[in-house]
Amino acid sequence: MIKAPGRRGSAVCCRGVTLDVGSHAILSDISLTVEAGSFVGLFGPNGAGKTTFLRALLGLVQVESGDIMLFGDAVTRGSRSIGYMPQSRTPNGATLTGRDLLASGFDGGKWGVPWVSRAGYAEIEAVLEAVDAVSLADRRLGSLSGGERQRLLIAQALLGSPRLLLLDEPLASLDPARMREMALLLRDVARKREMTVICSAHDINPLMGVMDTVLCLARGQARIGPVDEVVTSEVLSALYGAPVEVCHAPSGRVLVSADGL
Ligand SMILES: Nc1ncnc2c1ncn2[C@@H]1O[C@H](COP(=O)(O)OP(=O)(O)OP(=O)(O)O)[C@@H](O)[C@H]1O
Repeated sequence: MIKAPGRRGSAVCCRGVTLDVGSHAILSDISLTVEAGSFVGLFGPNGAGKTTFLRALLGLVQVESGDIMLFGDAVTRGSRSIGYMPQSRTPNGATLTGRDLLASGFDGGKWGVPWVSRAGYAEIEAVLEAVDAVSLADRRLGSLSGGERQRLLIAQALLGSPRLLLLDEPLASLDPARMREMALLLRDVARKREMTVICSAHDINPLMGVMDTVLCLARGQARIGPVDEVVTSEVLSALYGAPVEVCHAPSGRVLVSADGL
């Protein structure tokens, strides 16, 4: 069930949205609402348009038709109310420390050099603490593991205290235990900061019990709803246009299996 577009209490409201990349539509006439304060898992096959959708929320991809509202306002580029962790995230300068990386998010002033006020330094400490990365912050990025670096990049996305946090595959390249650890960390940070989160992923399991809503994109269409409504054999088969089997283990884990996808 695609929720009827609403305007109140929504973090994201898409109405009849079509997104084109190149000459073809990636998403066609989608309408959905993400309630403020929810934690949304964003899924779909490779190339379904997850990154494109997130970039449209940032105003980086033009909407071909329809409209997108964020907290009741039209999308604008560079909105301070959105934090973003992109998918391609090899930070430039492996010799930079995490603290340098975070400081680089502040205005350059007239010399183009990051200038960080006392309040800015306090904010850097607060986001480092939020993701439990204070002890990593003075190490060079090149010396950190993928998971440690990801924590610092999430800290960077938290600068400015966004109301909406967009995370493009923050669990990628983590081992299963670290994936779960990261998912729980994101849930705690989101709750404490009262943020709405949209987090793309390929594996549903690390986000079970963390996300309250699933948004699945496939074949140009979108389906949004609670986990147990969307992650079913029937719904996913219809969305993917091929048989998809969803099995629930007693542990709560979900096995999604599909032939030829
Ligand atoms: N700049 C671009 N020029 C041309 N095609 C693009 C461009 N950006 C994305 N695409 C195409 O748009 C489609 C959607 O890409 P997108 O990255 O949004 O998918 P995705 O669901 O995030 O995929 P993945 O799970 O592999 O990261 C893909 O077919 C991709 O090749």
